[in-house]
Amino acid sequence: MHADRHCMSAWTGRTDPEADSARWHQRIRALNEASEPGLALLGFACDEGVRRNHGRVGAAGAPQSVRKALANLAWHRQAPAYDAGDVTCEDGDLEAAQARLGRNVCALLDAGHLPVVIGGGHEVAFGSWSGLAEHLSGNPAPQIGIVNFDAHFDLRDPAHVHSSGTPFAQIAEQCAARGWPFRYACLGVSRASNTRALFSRAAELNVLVREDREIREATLESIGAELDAFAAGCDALYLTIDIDVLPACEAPGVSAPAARGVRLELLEPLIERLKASGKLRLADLAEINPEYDIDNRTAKVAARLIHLLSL
Ligand SMILES: N=CN[C@@H](CCC(=O)O)C(=O)O
Ligand SMILES: [Mn+2]
Ligand SMILES: [Mn+2]
Repeated sequence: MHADRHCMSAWTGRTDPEADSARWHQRIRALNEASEPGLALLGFACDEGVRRNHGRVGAAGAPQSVRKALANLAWHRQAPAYDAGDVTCEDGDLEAAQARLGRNVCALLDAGHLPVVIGGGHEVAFGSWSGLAEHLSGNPAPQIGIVNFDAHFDLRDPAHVHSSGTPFAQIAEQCAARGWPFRYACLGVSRASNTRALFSRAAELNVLVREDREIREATLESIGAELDAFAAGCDALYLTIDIDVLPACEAPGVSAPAARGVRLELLEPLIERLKASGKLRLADLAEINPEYDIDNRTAKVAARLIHLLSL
């Protein structure tokens, strides 16, 4: 696993002459085996799940566009941050790419890093989770909590095809096969964009669901408390942010833009609350599609979320 010249070429930007003015491009380093624990960015340059799900492709370009947006943000960290390069999907072999991603995420976790994976379509989630599962597989039944901010459940029946619409159903199957609990919270769901079958599957799987319209200034505290309770029942948290949870005006560069969405100003405090649990072991961002972005708005919002996770 290494960041090649292509990945590292994204890390350029403004350099201020005064002291204490560092930005990400001046601090981030290519990961190597001796790197002390830190935040490790890993790209999943993959469109195959979105293609299989009949969405508009382009998410494979997201890791590089998010690196470029993050490069110029101000550096406020004490601990290091690394670029671990990209996992790519060759010849449409999504399953092999997800397996490679899983192995790399597991290696980062074993080395003590906080992996932050930049997708790719939401098929990134199956690879990310597989890495955390592998890392924790010494425990008899690890309680992994998945918190997904998304307009969609991504619980489509994986018997038909594995895609960006199936990762959490695939994870549920894996958990069942291993005798592990499946703990899944999906926040920001649009009733208009998810079928009755998907709501039924979510109910069967005991998913903690909060719809987009339920997440408001006035409910933020109670939803935050629900997330605290969810986190308390878990050993480790995996946070996955599908950027299409945001309104299309805040995140136009996605495969399936949200007519309503949940604004960044409501999302951020919930993410901060999850971080405060101390149980966050892994995060990823999915569905950013630079081909449909406007003035890098979506890449910037993704970069800001990584920045938030880094504080
Ligand atoms: N990653 C998931 N995407 C959505 C796509 C919905 C759409 O294209 O409208 C899903 O499968 O539900
Ligand atoms: Mn999704
Ligand atoms: Mn979505």
